[in-house]
Amino acid sequence: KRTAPLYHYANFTLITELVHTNVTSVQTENNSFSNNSGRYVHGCYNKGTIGTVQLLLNKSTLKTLGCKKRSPQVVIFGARKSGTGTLRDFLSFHPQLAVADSEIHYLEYLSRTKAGSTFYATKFRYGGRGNSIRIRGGEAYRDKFQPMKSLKTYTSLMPYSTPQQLVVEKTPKYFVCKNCPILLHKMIPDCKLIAILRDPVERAISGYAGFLQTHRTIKRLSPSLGMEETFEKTVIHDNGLVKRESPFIDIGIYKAHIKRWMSVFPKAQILLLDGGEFVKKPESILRQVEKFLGIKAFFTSETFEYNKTKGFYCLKRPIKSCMGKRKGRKHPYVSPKVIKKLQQFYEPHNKEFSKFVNQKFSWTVYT
Ligand SMILES: Nc1ncnc2c1ncn2[C@@H]1O[C@H](COP(=O)(O)OS(=O)(=O)O)[C@@H](OP(=O)(O)O)[C@H]1O
Repeated sequence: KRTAPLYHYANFTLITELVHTNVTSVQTENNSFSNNSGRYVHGCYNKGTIGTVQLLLNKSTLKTLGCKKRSPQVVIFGARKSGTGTLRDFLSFHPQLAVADSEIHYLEYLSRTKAGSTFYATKFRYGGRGNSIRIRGGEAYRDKFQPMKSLKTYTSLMPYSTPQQLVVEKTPKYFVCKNCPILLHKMIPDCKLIAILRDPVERAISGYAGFLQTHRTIKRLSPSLGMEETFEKTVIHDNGLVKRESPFIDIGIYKAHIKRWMSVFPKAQILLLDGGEFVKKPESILRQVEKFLGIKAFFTSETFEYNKTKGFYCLKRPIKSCMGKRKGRKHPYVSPKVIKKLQQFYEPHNKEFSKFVNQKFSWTVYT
């Protein structure tokens, strides 16, 4: 028995060979098959624990299931460090969803090309809003963004899906990307959008912890992020003021970013989830997603079990699986004084945001 290499959508690793395995499958009502090897068939893939997925190995099954690449119908666009990875990975077990298993970043890439940027400039300049927006390239390139061509590339980065499935991708960097909403709207105007948002103070600390681990040594800390050897120095000026301009702080001023998405997409197409609630009760958040997407109820409290060692809920069904080491990292020590200062900084922003979207979050309720 030969197995195909793991398939990473965003790395463009192509499976050139479809080989046959002797999976003995039983079709279930959800168009999934199960076998007793701990893997099972989900849409066009043979799925195992979180993060391990292989394209179905039998060509005729792929054909019968109507597997092909389709453009995304759902984009999880942020916010970084709020539970986006866990949300994506849990959702990837829903039979009616085909979820890209790594971040795609295509819109963000597109927004940095002249053609993408210029479309944005064109739209806003000629739409009467734009003198405040200066984008390199300008009018000379205004016709170069070709939505159909870009959509084709975007689609090519998606996982295979069956006609019964919705295609989902998550790239949290889209949240802060200025051009992404308009570029996505031009390509897929009816796309549904999901953002999960966490207490911005915790989010900032988590972001710092993540970068600290990625860059390993203080010497290699990312200068473009203004990273210093402590979290405190990274987000607070010597004069005691919070560094509003620090990316760690800026992401958490949610209204500023959501406003941009809401100025392009109708509110009914955007679902905002509470990251604080997601940690405590994943099934209630996943049910909100199911309702929003109009798909069957699949997640129940039976789907998850609390893992004391991880300090998080893990998947119990259809397969036992926890998020990897990159989620739930140890945070650096941050003094209560600094936390208080950041909470005071965010309080008016959180209130304003909650009012703007007409929604309460666990972290926007103040006593
Ligand atoms: N069930 C479960 N298991 C593990 N981790 C969970 C879970 N639910 C939410 N979270 C929280 O997800 C946080 C990481 O957020 P993201 O996945 O958005 O990070 S990233 O932007 O993709 O790097 C991660 O943040 P840190 O704890 O700061 O690492 C977790 O708090």
